[in-house]
Amino acid sequence: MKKHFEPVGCDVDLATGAMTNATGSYEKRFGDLAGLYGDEAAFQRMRAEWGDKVVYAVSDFRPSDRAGDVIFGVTRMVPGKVGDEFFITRGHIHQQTDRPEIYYGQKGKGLMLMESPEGETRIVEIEPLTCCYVPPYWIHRSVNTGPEELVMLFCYPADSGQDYAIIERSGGMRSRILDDGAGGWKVVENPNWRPRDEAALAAVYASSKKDAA
Ligand SMILES: O=P(O)(O)OC[C@H]1O[C@](O)(CO)[C@@H](O)[C@@H]1O
Ligand SMILES: [Fe+2]
Repeated sequence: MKKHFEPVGCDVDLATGAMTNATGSYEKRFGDLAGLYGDEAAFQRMRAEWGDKVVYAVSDFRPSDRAGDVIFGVTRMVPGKVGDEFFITRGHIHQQTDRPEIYYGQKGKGLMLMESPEGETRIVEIEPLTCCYVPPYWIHRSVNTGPEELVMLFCYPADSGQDYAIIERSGGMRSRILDDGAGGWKVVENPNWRPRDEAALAAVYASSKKDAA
């Protein structure tokens, strides 16, 4: 008889962002996120107090890395800002660039910042019960724009992988999300952003399956 994977139910603890039956987890601390924010001086000033504190934590369930399977999990982001810029995740495009993702807001307030390979920006605001679709090929980064923790479920094809270097090569994402001083957020252009050239775009759209990073 064919051996099947066992079905599983995972309970999310909204207070901690933990998920039962997770197969893995990791935390990103403030000190791990050097170079991500626009205001480097503010980042250095915060380092003494924030260096070891967790900015975001991820628990996930990975049954396999087979095409057709899925990985899902929970991201918990604490609230905060570096200068005027709200706390962010590193952000990535999927290693298999045509793989999509969905996020489902569970607690707090934030947004998904997305950038196409050609440099267009799109934003989807996320609050509890918002389901956000990140289509194939879009670079994506989560931003906590609220005063409390942002907790979101995510799900993506199991063979997607993550490529973080695409953002570094362009000097960051094109848009940054700043406090607008009136309880909301605003988008500002990152002056260090460099467009991807034709060769870089061709690499993003190359149809062959790329090796995992
Ligand atoms: O991988 P990053 O960009 O640090 O952000 C973490 C988030 O993205 C994911 O890698 C999913 O694509 C999750 O682990 C989590 O939602
Ligand atoms: Fe992703």
